[in-house]
Amino acid sequence: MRGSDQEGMDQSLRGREKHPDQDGETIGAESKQSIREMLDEDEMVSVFADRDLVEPNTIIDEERIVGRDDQLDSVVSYLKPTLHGNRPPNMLLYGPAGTGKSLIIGAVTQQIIDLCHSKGKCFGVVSINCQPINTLDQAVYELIQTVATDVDAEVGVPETGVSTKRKYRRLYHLVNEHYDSVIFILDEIDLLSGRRVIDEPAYSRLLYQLSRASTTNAIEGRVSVAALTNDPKFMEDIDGRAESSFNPRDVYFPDYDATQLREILDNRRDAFRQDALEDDVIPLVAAFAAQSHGDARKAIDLFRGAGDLADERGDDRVTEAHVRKSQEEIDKDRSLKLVDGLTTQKKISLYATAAVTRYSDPSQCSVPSPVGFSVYRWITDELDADQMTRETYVKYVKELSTYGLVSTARKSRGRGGGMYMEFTFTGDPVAIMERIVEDTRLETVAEQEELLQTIVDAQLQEFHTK
Ligand SMILES: Nc1ncnc2c1ncn2[C@@H]1O[C@H](COP(=O)(O)OP(=O)(O)OP(=O)(O)O)[C@@H](O)[C@H]1O
Repeated sequence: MRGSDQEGMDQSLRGREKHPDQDGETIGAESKQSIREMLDEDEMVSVFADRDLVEPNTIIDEERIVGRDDQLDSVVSYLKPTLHGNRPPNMLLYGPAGTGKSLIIGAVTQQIIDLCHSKGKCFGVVSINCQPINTLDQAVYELIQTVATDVDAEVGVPETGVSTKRKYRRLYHLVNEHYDSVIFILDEIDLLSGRRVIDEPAYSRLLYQLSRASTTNAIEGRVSVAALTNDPKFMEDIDGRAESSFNPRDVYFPDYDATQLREILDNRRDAFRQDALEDDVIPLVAAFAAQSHGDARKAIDLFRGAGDLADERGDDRVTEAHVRKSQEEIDKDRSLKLVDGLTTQKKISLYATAAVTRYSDPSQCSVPSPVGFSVYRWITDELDADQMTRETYVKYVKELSTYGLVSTARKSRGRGGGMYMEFTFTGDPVAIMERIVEDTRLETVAEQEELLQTIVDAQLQEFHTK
């Protein structure tokens, strides 16, 4: 896109003007640029001074944290006992995506690591993201790997072929050898549901085992568990035993409003060169992000995206136009790009859910999970593909909510009717279906549009008359 508009073109041309080389010899405008010159030129035109500051995974300094005083106070007070040799309580950090859960727990535990270190004690922070993990066994193995990497030890057990019990033993052994106290941080805990419907969910069993590890002396030092989730009703699905041993202190992370998002961005304006940001850029980015659920990650992504666009076009300053264009591209591309990277099973689950939205009455665009699952089953039959359980189907679609493709809500069917999930598309379900069809066997299903419509109608009717 470089040089695509007049200003960009002027900028590119400026970089190609006559200039002396290292020996003072003049290189003509028509001579070919060296790689070094091209690289230098790029550096010259960037609007960024420190682009890392607007990368989502950069660990920021404490002074850049905005609007999370209450949560910081709570997490500090809960974890403080660690410094005095006492066991801190377990915690449940919950709230929508991008509201600072990982940031706050990460910032506090980092300080505790440092303070413990200065007293000659070792505080272990063992943090995993449960989203890509399917089973309890894999989760325990992931915890072992995380500890082993942190303390530079051998993993010491094979990934498969040994019991989960043996893995727990290895985990406890490593923790006992290397840490005086430890916190397990389990991000996106609700996505660790396990494979089989009949079992207690994997997250429930993991929380039970880890939170009990110090009372049973499996771990000698002090242990606490922090579970992070977007699901406010997460504790409702936990087995009674796990609930009483986990028994967490809750810390709630609400959405940010536009003013808070503005402050978050303002605190990172030094990611850009001085004067590279036009005045209306930060308020506009904050306003866009506030519209999409007050997610700070989205605000930071858009901020960076606008800067990248200015760079691509060779513009000196980031303007409102860059923000708008960038937001447009994010909206259009994000969901579709994500779809490409999904496994076939996830694509089928998503396709089935999107089909329900597409073929149902526009005034009732949310998809009850039993209906989505019935359509999923019909599609897998048509394709002669493997069929997952309803829990796995729900897990897959819930996972897509963490990418913002769908939003989820837990619903009740009234007295004695049980609970189900309801999915609502945030983007265009038709575009998603078309993208999936581009590269999978689902083409044969897509060709049977009328039949699919009939299946959706029948399933919705059955669901609503039950
Ligand atoms: N209060 C804040 N001040 C400054 N930056 C913030 C704040 N909250 C979040 N961020 C930034 O937003 C991004 C997302 O934050 P974080 O990962 O902590 O969210 P989360 O609540 O854990 O999200 P998820 O539920 O999706 O895992 C990070 O880059 C983080 O630095």
